[in-house]
Amino acid sequence: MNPPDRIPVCLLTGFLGAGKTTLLNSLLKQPAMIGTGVIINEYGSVGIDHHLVESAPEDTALIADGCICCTARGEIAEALLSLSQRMQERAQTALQRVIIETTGLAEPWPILMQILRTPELAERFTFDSVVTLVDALNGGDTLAAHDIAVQQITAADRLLITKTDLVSAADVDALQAQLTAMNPDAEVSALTPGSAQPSLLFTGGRHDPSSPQFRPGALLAQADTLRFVPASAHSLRPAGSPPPREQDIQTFSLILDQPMLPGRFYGWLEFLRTLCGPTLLRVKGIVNIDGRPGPTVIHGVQKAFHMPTELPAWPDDDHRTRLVFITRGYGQEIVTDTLTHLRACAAGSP
Ligand SMILES: Nc1nc2c(ncn2[C@@H]2O[C@H](COP(=O)(O)OP(=O)(O)OP(=O)(O)O)[C@@H](O)[C@H]2O)c(=O)[nH]1
Repeated sequence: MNPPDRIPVCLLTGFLGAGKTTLLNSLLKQPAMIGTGVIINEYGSVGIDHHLVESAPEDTALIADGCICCTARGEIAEALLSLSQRMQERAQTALQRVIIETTGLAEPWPILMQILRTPELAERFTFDSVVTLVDALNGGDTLAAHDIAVQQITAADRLLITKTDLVSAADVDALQAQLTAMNPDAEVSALTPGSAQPSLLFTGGRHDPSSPQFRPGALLAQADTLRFVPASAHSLRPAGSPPPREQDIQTFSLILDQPMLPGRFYGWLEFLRTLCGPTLLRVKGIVNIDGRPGPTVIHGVQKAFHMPTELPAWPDDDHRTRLVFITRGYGQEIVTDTLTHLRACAAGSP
């Protein structure tokens, strides 16, 4: 393919629960996004994200069970090429752009390097931008505790602050200033829910040496060094606090066969949140609430549980409750122990 014909790829990243899928869904509804292929990576062995992204299934590729940067390297190439093939076969909509939604724990660099340095990919695709979402409610705590979140910020071309409706304007300004200090090359914007435009994700070829928009000296020039910058270089962590240990992060999934009584289920979630505190990094899933026609989608992000939403219908014949947990340090034991109680409640026992 000639350079102008190559398909631009955007890497959409951001720490756990920052709002990547929400932003993606709002953008994919817009006519300007027709012809967009989506690659989703899920952290956890029970796939949920592909049920929550609202693009047509044939335009979506799922890389399940792992972190895109450490376990799925070979699969990105496969997913990109297969998306391109599938959309070529449907003559009416050619593949025009690709968005890769990473897991919240992905380090962007290995993914970028794969796209830039794999000849089969470089021939057909051009890497366009890294867009990192930062959750205004949890952003400060996350940056202080998680090296990966810092790497996602330093690798970004564009930083978008989400959940601005949940904090004060002063908090948004302070986060914006912090992000600008961490990555002066990136554009930083605060999003109001539902206001995002497709142009936010694609910059127009700043990383393509053949493009007039190419910015040498920015991301490409730092490609071999940036990922080794330790988070501590940004002095975000309070003095004397222990270094973060990303390896403490565990993920596990629960599948529950029986419908849940709403009061008991939400009571259990609240109980978990109180017991685990910030070690409960992420909970998400689809829940079979007794008496409801479709699944209820629940999202917990560190200290917050967002308002559950109900899907009009189950995506397939599997109506079981499926929950993915991501915890840090501990948490699994509490979930497992309290689950025994939940199961007894769901079965009608006292
Ligand atoms: N109030 C509010 N809630 C938001 C906003 N953006 C996302 N959320 C909520 O935050 C929760 C997590 O959003 P997701 O889009 O699933 O986040 P994600 O980054 O895709 O999550 P992971 O893939 O698990 O890392 C959901 O309940 C969303 O409805 C926002 O701007 N305002």
